[in-house]
Amino acid sequence: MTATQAATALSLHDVSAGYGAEPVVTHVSLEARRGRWLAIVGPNGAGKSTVLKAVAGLVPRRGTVLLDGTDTGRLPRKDLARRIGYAPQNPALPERLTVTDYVLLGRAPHLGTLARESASDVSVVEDALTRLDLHELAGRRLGTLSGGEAQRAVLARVLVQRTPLLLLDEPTTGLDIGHAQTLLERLDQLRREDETTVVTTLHDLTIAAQYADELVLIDRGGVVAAGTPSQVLTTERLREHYAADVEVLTTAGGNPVVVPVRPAGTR
Ligand SMILES: Nc1ncnc2c1ncn2[C@@H]1O[C@H](COP(=O)(O)OP(=O)(O)OP(=O)(O)O)[C@@H](O)[C@H]1O
Repeated sequence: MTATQAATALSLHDVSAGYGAEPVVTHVSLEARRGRWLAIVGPNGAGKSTVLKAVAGLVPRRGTVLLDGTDTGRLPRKDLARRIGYAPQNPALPERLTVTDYVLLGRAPHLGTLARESASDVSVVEDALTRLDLHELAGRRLGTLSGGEAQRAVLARVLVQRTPLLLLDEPTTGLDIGHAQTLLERLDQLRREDETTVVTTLHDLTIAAQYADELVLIDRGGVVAAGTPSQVLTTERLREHYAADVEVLTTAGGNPVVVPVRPAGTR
């Protein structure tokens, strides 16, 4: 099967979701294809995180979320945890737990009732610690980590779930440019090797354009554009939805680069 023919892994049909009586995202429909990377972008407060939470079943929602054609509303919680790995933007971390023990918790959906982790669980954890450059921090308590180190521990925990779909809310928040690039490259490798479908929110539009096959732009709770990065990232659209003055340049490889520009005469 060629990349353009990849099967639909995740689809949302007319999804509305929120936290109280009024939904904060409304009538959202989108698709992510198996083994591809979809980035949800949009201004602050647009509803990006809420869409991810709606897919993960963490907020009340209406509409349909299909995972490989199965309505997730019908899946028991443990099945959902074996199929969807979700890493929130700012998770509350148990401060006294070590990195290794915390990451090991990600294996819980694969253990039986009261079952202890097996050698294979430990080896999956070892692999995630290596992938995320966490070995030296393995014995440290979470409460002693820097923001970027903690973020990597959160991602390691979600990776060990070994789910076919990853929902990652701003996975590079707090990471320096090197760790951010390493993380995104490793995610991309996982995507290619295991056909993992990756859905991330990303604020950095240039980074989103480099890694994602498709972008969905959300504003005020609704989808306002979807397509390849070059189709979605236009100067006019970014002005309209972000109130930003930008130029969209193109790299030699054809990727859009979004550069903020200051109004003439301000410098
Ligand atoms: N727990 C909550 N209770 C009530 N309202 C919430 C809650 N979480 C988010 N909201 C509101 O829902 C709307 C969408 O928030 P969401 O976090 O989905 O936006 P976002 O696009 O991810 O924003 P950002 O880019 O700032 O992270 C916002 O108006 C926000 O204030």
